[in-house]
Amino acid sequence: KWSSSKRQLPLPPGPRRKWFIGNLLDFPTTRPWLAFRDWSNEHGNLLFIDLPFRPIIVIGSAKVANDLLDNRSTIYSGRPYSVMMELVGSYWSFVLMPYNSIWRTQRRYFHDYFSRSAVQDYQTIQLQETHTVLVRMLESPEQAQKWIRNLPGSSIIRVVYGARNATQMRHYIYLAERGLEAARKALVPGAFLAELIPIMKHIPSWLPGGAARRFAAEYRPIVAEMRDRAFDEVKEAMANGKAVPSVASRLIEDLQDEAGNLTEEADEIVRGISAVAYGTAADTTTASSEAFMVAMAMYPDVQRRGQAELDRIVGPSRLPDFNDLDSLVYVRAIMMETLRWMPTVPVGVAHQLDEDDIYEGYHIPKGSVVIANIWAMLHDPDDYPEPDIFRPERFLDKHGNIDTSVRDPINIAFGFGRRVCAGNEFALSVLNIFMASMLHVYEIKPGVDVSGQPVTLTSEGSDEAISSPMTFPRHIKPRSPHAEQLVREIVLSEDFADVAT
Ligand code: HEM
Repeated sequence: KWSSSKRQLPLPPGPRRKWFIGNLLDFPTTRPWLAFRDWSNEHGNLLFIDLPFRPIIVIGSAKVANDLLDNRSTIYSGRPYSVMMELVGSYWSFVLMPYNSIWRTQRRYFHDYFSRSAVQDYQTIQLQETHTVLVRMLESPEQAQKWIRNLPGSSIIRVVYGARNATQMRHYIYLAERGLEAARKALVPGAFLAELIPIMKHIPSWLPGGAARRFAAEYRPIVAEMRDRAFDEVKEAMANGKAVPSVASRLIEDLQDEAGNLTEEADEIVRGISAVAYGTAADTTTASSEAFMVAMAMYPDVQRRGQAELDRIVGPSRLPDFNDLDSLVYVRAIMMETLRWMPTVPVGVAHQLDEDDIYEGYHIPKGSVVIANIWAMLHDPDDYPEPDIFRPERFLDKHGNIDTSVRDPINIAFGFGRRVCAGNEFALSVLNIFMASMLHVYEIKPGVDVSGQPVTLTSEGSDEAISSPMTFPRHIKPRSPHAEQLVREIVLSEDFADVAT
């Protein structure tokens, strides 16, 4: 209930509202992070956007995000109910769940397998999969984007389901991409009117305005198969005594009773948690890996400085491994700058405020949808001067160490508070080893497209909830005969033959 004192306080400022429909017609339908940024420049970093049925708060600065989403996380950790996600049948995913005990239990299980220390167990897989990408790049550099896409996908599939068979792997990757496509398209604020005006979901798919139902009909079977296919195969393999140890198999063992049976409820939980990891890891991490490739091609001096560091620390006779990463400070700064320069989850995942709140004299109503404009925070010129330029040096002090007085983009790019990305350690680990390995052996340039025209690259991302680079470099070649030799030797190593993608 609103106390009378809260009621008297003004709502935060925002674009002018119209009677009844509020800001419905002003609401941006493409790249909302840009319109939100412009509104913030005009009205401030706590914006109120008035929509019928659900008020929206947009946070435009890291400070406000820390004050509210981090420091008041007990009330800012809900998720707004999504009609579209219900229509496609995604509510088994704890990413979407309200802040309640079911979410808490599942998030805790997830954490057991994806905390910083747990993720160290997956380094071997991540390194092998990175090496596979290096080899494929040599064989068919024109398919570089596909190989990069496979890297987080096949790493997470091996970690979660233990699968190594090429046919399975291809199908699982396909399912994860298509399954997540539903969320990418539906979760951009403003993408579907049904999300803003819930009654629209009842419009049959063949009527104008029935886009939501048509969308659901297409994606529902894919989302279901994404959750169940790989998991059922793990269960079957376990029953036959052939399972490769994996997150799914360990979770099953954890939750089954002494007779080896899973209750229906436990089965749902384990299935859901496994699919959350599998479904969220690939696209987000792929988009950042691609952004890195674009940055390296656009900023050759940065690329050379990264390579000089690798020459110094790793040298020409071997590939980098996880033990090198702490010494590769410039490569780390490149990773930080990649996450900042091209944020791949530009407006985060919306939170919901579960109680009335007061901030700097404004009343923020209970039930508000709270959007963190991550893109704007990472392009805030006060924290990051000349934000459109890719410059890893901004994170280094005069001794070449990471300058802790500069705001760390990792604390923004992965979201906030209790809802902060649950896979951030997995993502950072795979990104870091991938970036070091690529730089060590390859030279990346814009190159020419299939018709022989020079490629023009841009830092602009696609207009989706997970935003990928719009362009991709075409010239990816070994940077020396030594480097090429190192890649060729991978094929001869024992591990390689096993790894099928
Ligand atoms: C560069 C890669 C990634 C980026 C930029 C990213 C970013 C994000 C962001 C912004 C959120 C929303 C946080 C919030 O609500 O404030 C999120 C949530 C989440 N991410 Fe990631 N993520 C990445 C990779 C991953 C990976 C690899 C996994 C799984 C292994 C993962 C699993 C999750 C999960 C489970 C949530 C939901 C947490 C919850 O609702 O409690 N993410 N991520």
